Amino acid sequence: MSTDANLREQMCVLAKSLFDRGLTGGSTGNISARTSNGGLLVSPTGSSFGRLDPARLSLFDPTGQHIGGDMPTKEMPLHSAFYETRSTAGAVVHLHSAHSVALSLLEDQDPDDFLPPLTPYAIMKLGKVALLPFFLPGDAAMGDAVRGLASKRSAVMLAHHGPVVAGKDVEAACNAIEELEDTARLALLTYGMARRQLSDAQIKDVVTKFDVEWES
Ligand SMILES: O=C(CO)COP(=O)(O)O
Ligand SMILES: [Zn+2]
Repeated sequence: MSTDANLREQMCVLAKSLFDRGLTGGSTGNISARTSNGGLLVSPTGSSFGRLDPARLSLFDPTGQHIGGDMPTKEMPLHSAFYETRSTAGAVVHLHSAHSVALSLLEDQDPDDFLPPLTPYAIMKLGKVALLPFFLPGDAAMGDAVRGLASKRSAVMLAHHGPVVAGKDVEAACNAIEELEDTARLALLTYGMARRQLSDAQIKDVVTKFDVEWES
C-alpha cells in the first residue's frame, strides 16, 4: 500500500470528474497536492485527466527530490511557486477550460481583476483573479510571475492558455477552479449586454462576511 493512498485516489477521481464534464481535454491540465509528510504528488506529464493512475503519480519528497512515479508535469515551476509563496496551499489545479480561455482573449482585460463581479461565490472562492500574459507552456517564468504578484493571489489566469488555482486541499482547489470557469462562462453569456454586476457595497458585504482577501 502506497503512502497517501486516499489522496492519490481523490486526485484521480476529481481530475476524471473535471475531464468528464469537458473542463479540460486530451492530455491537458495538471494537478498537485501536498502529502502528509510535506512532499508533493503531481500528475505526470502527458497524462490525461480522464485516465490518471493513482500508482503512477509523480512523488516528490519534502526537499523537492523526485522519488517515485512517472515524470511530473512540465508546469512544476508554476505549481511550486504557489506552494512556496502561499503557505495555506495544499493543492494546485490547472485546466484548459474553454470559457476562461475565451474570456482571456478579449481586449481591454484588467490584469489585476480578470473576472467581473457577477456572483458571490466567485468572490468567496477565488478572491481577485490576476490575468498573466502569454507564456510558452512549461516556461519557468510563469512561476516567477506568480511569485511576483503584489498580493498572495490564489487564482491566476494564463492568457491564451488556462486558469491555475490553489486551495487548502484538492477538493477546495477543484471547487474554486470550477467557479472560475462558471464565472467566465457567465461573463461571456452576458458580454456586451446591459449587464448588472454586484455593486461595490455588495462586494464589500461578501468580502467582510466571508473573510475574503480582497485588496483594492
Ligand atoms: O496543461 C499542460 C501544460 O500547460 C499539460 O502539460 P503536462 O502534460 O506536462 O502536464
Ligand atoms: Zn496548460
